[in-house]
Amino acid sequence: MDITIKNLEYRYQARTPFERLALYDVNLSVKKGTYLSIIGHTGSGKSTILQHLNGLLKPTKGSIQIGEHIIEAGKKQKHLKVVRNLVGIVFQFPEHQLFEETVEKDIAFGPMNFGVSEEAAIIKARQTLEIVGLPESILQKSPFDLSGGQMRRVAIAGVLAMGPEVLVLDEPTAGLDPRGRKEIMDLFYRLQKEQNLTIILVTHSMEDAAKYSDEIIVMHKGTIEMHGTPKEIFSKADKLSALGLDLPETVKLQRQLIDRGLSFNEIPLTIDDTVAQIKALMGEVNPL
Ligand SMILES: Nc1ncnc2c1ncn2[C@@H]1O[C@H](COP(=O)(O)OP(=O)(O)OP(=O)(O)O)[C@@H](O)[C@H]1O
Repeated sequence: MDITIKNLEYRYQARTPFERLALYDVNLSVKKGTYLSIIGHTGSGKSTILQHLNGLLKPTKGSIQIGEHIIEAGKKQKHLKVVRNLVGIVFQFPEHQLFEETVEKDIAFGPMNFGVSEEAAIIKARQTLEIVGLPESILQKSPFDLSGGQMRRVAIAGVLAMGPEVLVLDEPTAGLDPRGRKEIMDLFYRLQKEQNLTIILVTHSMEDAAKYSDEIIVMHKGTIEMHGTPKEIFSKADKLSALGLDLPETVKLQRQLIDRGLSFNEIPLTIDDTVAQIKALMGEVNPL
């Protein structure tokens, strides 16, 4: 299921004195199974795009096509329910949306709301709990008795239980410690690879964008300013800097290797390998 955005424009509070143009001239195609990250300065329109992807916001101009379903400005939206089923959104701090008395009921709520039987929804709850790496023993616990990281996973399981084909993630690791962040990011990466899910991630972490994405778009003042692979995007340090963005630490280190004469294809991909190689080349100097 591909996604195509054509000439998308969005104005908050359109036709009021408070009207604000948040997106204009946004054109984007995302092939099924792609991991796309959206980066950009605060206020550049990242969250506004995300909210169009499952129909929370409707375009004031242009269209969004999810598979065969088109959401178009000025037209009655017939497909919203189907689209919301296909596109799961994990908001910042998704655990704030937990509300049921047990973990099992919370995860099963979404599928049941979409007409799945209680029995099938509970089976789904158990399966997704395992996918997010939590033990069955917590199913009958209150979500509010869990740790912050566990609550986050339960909330993510609730989105996965709907069986989405596209996962839209708005800073899904905000507020977690580095280990918790890596675990959650690795989980999404695994889901993309194993289930061929399309992932669309909004992040302020250049490191995550560089590490996980197949493609990156850079938003600036409401439109797409750059679109390419991580290598293409992060090789344009000057342009990124003009857009108020820094390079990921890994890339800064990799550039040191290139300055030492390595070709682009020879540089390692992970920060650990990069640091090791820099140390090997430069003796004991630790660039961190
Ligand atoms: N509810 C709203 N009403 C009016 N203007 C809004 C509203 N939400 C966002 N905006 C404006 O729309 C523009 C895009 O905001 P958006 O939240 O999409 O940016 P963002 O790139 O996600 O920012 P951040 O990184 O801070 O989350 C900004 O100028 C913002 O002030």
